[in-house]
Amino acid sequence: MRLSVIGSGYVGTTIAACFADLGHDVVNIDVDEETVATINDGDPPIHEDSLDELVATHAGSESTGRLRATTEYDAVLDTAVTFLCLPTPQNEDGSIDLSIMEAGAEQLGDTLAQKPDWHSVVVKSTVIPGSTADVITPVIETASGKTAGEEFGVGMNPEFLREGSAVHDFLDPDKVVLGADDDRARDDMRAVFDPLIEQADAPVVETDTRTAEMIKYANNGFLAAKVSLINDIGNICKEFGIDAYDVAEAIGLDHRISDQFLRSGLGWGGSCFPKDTAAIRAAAREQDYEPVMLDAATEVNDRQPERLLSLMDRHVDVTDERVTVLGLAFKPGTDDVRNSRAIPVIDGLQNRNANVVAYDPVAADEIQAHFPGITYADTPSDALDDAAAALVVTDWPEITELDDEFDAMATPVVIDGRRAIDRRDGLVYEGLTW
Ligand SMILES: NC(=O)C1=CN([C@@H]2O[C@H](COP(=O)(O)OP(=O)(O)OC[C@H]3O[C@@H](n4cnc5c(N)ncnc54)[C@H](O)[C@@H]3O)[C@@H](O)[C@H]2O)C=CC1
Ligand SMILES: O=C(O)[C@H]1O[C@H](OP(=O)(O)OP(=O)(O)OC[C@H]2O[C@@H](n3ccc(=O)[nH]c3=O)[C@H](O)[C@@H]2O)[C@H](O)[C@@H](O)[C@@H]1O
Repeated sequence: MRLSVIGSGYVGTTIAACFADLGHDVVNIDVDEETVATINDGDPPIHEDSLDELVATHAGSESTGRLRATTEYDAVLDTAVTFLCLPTPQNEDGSIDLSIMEAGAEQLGDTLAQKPDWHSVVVKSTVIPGSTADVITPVIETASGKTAGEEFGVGMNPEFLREGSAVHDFLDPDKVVLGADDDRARDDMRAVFDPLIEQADAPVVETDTRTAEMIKYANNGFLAAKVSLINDIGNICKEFGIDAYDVAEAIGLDHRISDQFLRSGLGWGGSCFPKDTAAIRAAAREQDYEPVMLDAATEVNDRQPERLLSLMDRHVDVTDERVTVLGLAFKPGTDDVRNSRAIPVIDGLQNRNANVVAYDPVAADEIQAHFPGITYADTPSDALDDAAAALVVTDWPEITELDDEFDAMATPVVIDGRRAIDRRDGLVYEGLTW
C-alpha cells in the first residue's frame, strides 16, 4: 500500500521505516528541511537502535526506494492512508495542547480537497479521548470540504513503542489497537497492519476511536504508576535498610504483578509518561473527577530527585565543589533528554552552588540548551576526576561498567539513582532504594 506519515520524529520515522520494511511504499512528511534531507540521504534523524539499517535499506540512493521524505503535503495525494505522528505537548496547566495536531490536520485537509477518491487518516499521536472525533476530524472536514465517513475515513491507532527499542517494539508488539468510527477506515487500517500482524502474530484489539485513545493513556498511566509504586515501596525499604531490588524480584514472581517495570530509583522521565499523566489528570479534572492515584504517582515521581540529593547531603557539602552527573538521557539507548531526571538533579546541584560536570555517551548536546553553563566531559573518567560526589542518573552500559574510575575522585561519594554501580570497599555508596 502507499502510505504517508506526517511528522518524522521518534514515532513517525520509526513507523515509516518499519512500514517500508513490511513492503509498503511510504513517504514521510515533515516541516523540518534538515530532517527530510537526512532521511533522503539514508540516515535517521534520531538516535534509535536498528533504525539506521532500516532507513539505509529503504531510503537514499542505494536503497529499495520504498521510503522517502518531503516537506510537501501534496505527497499525500499519491497515498491511500495517512498517519498523523505530530507532537501533542502539554499546556502550562498540564492539559493537552492540540495546536500542532490541528495545524497538521488543516494542512492535510487542504490537500485532501484535491483528492477525488477515498482516503483514510489515522491518528497515531497520543490524544485525549474525543480529540480524534471532536477536534481533528472537524478540522479536516472544514479544510477539505468533505464529510468524514462518506468521503474520507478517520481512525486512531495508539503507539506503544519505547524509545531505545522503538524498531523492535513496533515490529514485535504486545498488541495492535485499531480504533475506527467507520468501516472503511477500519478496513484500511487492517490492510496496512496485515503484514505486521501476520509476521508478529500480535493480538488485535478493534474498537472505536475514543476507546483507542483511552487505552493509550491507561497503558502509560498504569506503567508510570507501577514505577511510582515500586519507588514508594523502595523508599520504605531504604528506611528499613532492606534492598528494594530483592523485594521486587520476589514480588515479580507473582504473575499478577509481573517482573517488568519494577526497577526502583530516580523515577520516570521522557517525552511521554510525564506529559501523558499530566494530560489525563487535567482531562479527568475537567470531567469533575479527582484522579487520586495518578496524582500520587506524579508526586512520588517528583520527589525522587530531591531524595537522591538529600542522600548526597548526608555525606558531603557540595558548595563550590565539583560534582559529577553520570547520565543525562531520560533512559539508556536514547539521546532524548525531555523531562529527564537529570534536569531536576542538576537544578538541585546548582541550587547548592556545586560545580556540575556531566557525562553522557550521546545526550550531552541535547541537554546543553537547558544547562549551557555546566561542564560536559567526553569520558566518565574526565567527569569523575577530582569530584567531591558522583550522582548516577542514567544506567548506560558505559556507566554501569565503571569501577576504578571512581578512585580518581577527591572524595569517592557515589549516590546511585539507578542501581548501576556495585558497592565496594573504598566507595561511600548510597543506593536510592537499596
Ligand atoms: N516518543 C515516543 O516514544 C512515543 C511518542 N508517542 C506519541 O507520538 C506523538 C509524536 O511523538 P514524537 O514522535 O516523540 O514527536 P517528535 O517531537 O519526536 O516528532 C514530531 C515531528 O513532527 C514534525 N512536525 C511538527 N509540526 C509539523 C507539521 N505541521 N507538519 C509536519 N511535521 C511537523 C517535527 O518537525 C518533528 O520532526 C506524540 O503524541 C507522542 O505522545 C507515542 C508513543 C511513543
Ligand atoms: O508513550 C510513549 O511515549 C511511550 O512511553 C513509554 O516508553 P519510554 O518513555 O520510551 O520509556 P520507558 O522504557 O517506558 O521508560 C520511561 C521512564 O520510566 C523509567 N523506568 C522504567 C522502568 C522501570 O522499572 N523503572 C523506571 O524508573 C525509565 O528510566 C524512564 O525514565 C512506554 O513504555 C511506551 O509503551 C510508550 O509508547
